[in-house]
Amino acid sequence: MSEPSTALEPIVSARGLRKSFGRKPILHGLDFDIPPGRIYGLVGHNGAGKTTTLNAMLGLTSYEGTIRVLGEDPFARRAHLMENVAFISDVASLPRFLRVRELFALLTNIHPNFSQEKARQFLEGTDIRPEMKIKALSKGMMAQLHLAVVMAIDAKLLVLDEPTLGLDITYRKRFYRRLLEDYMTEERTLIITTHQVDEIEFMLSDIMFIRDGELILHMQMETVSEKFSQLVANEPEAQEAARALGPVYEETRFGQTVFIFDGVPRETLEPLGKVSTPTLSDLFVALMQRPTANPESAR
Ligand SMILES: Nc1ncnc2c1ncn2[C@@H]1O[C@H](COP(=O)(O)OP(=O)(O)OP(=O)(O)O)[C@@H](O)[C@H]1O
Repeated sequence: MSEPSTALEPIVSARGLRKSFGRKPILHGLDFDIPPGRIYGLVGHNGAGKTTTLNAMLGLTSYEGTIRVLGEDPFARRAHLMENVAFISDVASLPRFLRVRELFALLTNIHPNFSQEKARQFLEGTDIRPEMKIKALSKGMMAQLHLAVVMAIDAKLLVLDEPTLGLDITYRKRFYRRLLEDYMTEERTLIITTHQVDEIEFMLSDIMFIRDGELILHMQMETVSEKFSQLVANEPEAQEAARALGPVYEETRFGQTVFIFDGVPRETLEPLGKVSTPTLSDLFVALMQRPTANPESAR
């Protein structure tokens, strides 16, 4: 077996990462390491703190605690770090007054790792042409152009905050496939946030769930499928037996009762009904509803 990736120098490392806006605490002391060559999904409700976490990594916001990206402090060394980091954040925008080819020329001049050739390749199959003015593009085309530009940067870390917002389903699927096939290598690390987690589940190597500024799950996808199980049980006796095993979640859907378990062996569950690995969106819903502090008194 190859060496576990956690033994490699992390691409991003956070210790006690905190952030408040005014008096409102947003991040409550996050600790994590992201090794190279991984594809991370960062998932959480609106306002959970995903963008704030990414902005801290990108040196776009101040913070307390420690964060290192490629071994450097992103806030202090932002300009230098950006040679090896590419990102799309929800606030980023393209210069609207330029034509597409002028944007490429500009980026060639300012970014040492930008390839015009690659950007053009990523635009194949879209309706975007080099002569078009950026301000004349539709919202979706603008997003396509943005993605093409970002993927044309030879970066060690690519951060995508809701990259496919406003894009149609055909393009979204094609984008994720190309990202996986044409962009990812063992030296590159990808961090994606999206609310459409089922669309990216197939490509993720690791998952982070963030709730109210706290990391409630940080796990390799392989471990997720070993640790968590979903059981669909129809008979009342089987449902009672399932409840006795301490599910982390229970829900009745279309007359069927669905349970999610953490760390209960599948052999124990199989006699009770149909067992599978929960999808990330089901697991997310289950874990988001679990009480954080003092579960005993919550009952
Ligand atoms: N510049 C700011 N000033 C004040 N509060 C802010 C600022 N930016 C973010 N916040 C607050 O911080 C919290 C976390 O916001 P953040 O954008 O990180 O959430 P998110 O998980 O990315 O949400 P979404 O899925 O909606 O994009 C929210 O309560 C938000 O209102």
